[in-house]
Amino acid sequence: MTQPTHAPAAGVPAIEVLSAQKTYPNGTVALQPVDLTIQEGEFVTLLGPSGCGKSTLLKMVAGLLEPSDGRLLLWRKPVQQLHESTQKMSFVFQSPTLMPWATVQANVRLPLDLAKVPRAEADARVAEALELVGLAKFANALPRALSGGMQMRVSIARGLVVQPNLLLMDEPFGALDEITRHKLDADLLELWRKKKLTVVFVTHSIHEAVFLSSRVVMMAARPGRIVEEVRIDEPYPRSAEFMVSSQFQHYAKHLQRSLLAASQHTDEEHTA
Ligand SMILES: Nc1ncnc2c1ncn2[C@@H]1O[C@H](COP(=O)(O)OP(=O)(O)OP(=O)(O)O)[C@@H](O)[C@H]1O
Repeated sequence: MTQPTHAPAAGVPAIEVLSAQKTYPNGTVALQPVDLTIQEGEFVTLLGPSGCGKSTLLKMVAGLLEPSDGRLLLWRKPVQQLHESTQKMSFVFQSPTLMPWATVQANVRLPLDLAKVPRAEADARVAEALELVGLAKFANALPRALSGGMQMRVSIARGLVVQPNLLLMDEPFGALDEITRHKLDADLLELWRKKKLTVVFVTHSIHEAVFLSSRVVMMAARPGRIVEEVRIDEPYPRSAEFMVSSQFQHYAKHLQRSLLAASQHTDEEHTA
């Protein structure tokens, strides 16, 4: 039996957001200066009302967007220098964005093909990634033959195939039904533990945030900012039982109030 464990204690910072701020070229201040440190092995969720800058923050961590001011470090180095280190990052988007004409296997192999990884090694890594997401039997299927949940698993396998230490996920299960979403949440937690990943996960769902996270970062909008950080100090593995426990309700209630306050702030400022 797996021993219940708490999230890894503070150690090496995987991510340091240092007074990072973002103003888009049209003048929208998407993020006020934000400070956030995420330790290696944490599962951190960004939660907050629409437009509070969750995706903007995640994309800056990924190096997909430049901050207008401030700095972002991954393992103590600027994001742009990540390719020089042994650490690797993957980004999983909300939509699976698969190539419809290519098999599941070919879709998952894409990052390795782009990195010119030799075919035999690439195929072995694709097989491992498909095994991890429970799709080994569908290697030769085309995306259209798969359900929405399975397509999302392919997208996650494509993220895992580069053997990342850091997984950035922008509302990956937002478009799925509740049951599929919960199944994928549970599988993701398993992967996080097994592969000792650091995960930053964006969601609108309080329940998903409480179930998954070792820490929830609550944000508010206009301008986007961090308003609260809540540690979910509950042991892993977390089962479906956890979701009906009084501790779960306690965290969910707290975050519900906090989200309401963050949204009211946003609305008042928006209508002012
Ligand atoms: N390319 C862009 N140009 C101008 N403004 C943008 C751009 N991308 C996002 N914004 C604005 O920046 C703010 C933050 O957007 P962002 O997508 O980061 O928020 P979010 O919290 O992820 O929202 P949602 O939950 O709706 O996905 C919003 O006001 C949004 O309209």
